[in-house]
Amino acid sequence: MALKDRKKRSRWQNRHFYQAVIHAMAGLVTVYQEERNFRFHCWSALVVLVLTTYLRLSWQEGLWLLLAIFMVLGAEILNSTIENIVDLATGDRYHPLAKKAKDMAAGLVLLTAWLATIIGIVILGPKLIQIL
Ligand SMILES: Nc1ncnc2c1ncn2[C@@H]1O[C@H](COP(=O)(O)OP(=O)(O)OP(=O)(O)O)[C@@H](O)[C@H]1O
Repeated sequence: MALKDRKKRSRWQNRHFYQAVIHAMAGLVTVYQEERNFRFHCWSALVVLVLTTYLRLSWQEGLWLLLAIFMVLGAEILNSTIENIVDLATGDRYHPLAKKAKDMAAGLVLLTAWLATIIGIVILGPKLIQIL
């Protein structure tokens, strides 16, 4: 038996798979409600998906766009998670390590956003130019 399985679980921890799924869904709802940037990326993703159906992309092109969308949303969730943990640890105090951690997490979002922009331009750019 793995060490993790033998560990006594706290009252509030997941006991069943369906509880883990419900908590994960609650996490998505929370990040959507609390993070303005996450909401912005969700609505941008919707616009891209609508464009995708309108432009009749191949499934490979659609898959690349989907990958880019989920990559940015995932990075945004990780960024928010790190922000919450840092705030939990520092409260209202300024700390140079808190700054480093938050800035680096924000840097991750920036990197994924840049890559998503490149993927978007390469896939959607030529088709939009054709239409215009
Ligand atoms: N406790 C702290 N100590 C030092 N610097 C901090 C601290 N909290 C925040 N900062 C600095 O302020 C910046 C913004 O932090 P904040 O918590 O407001 O993130 P945010 O604006 O909510 O991020 P996002 O726009 O991604 O949601 C951080 O990137 C960091 O440079």
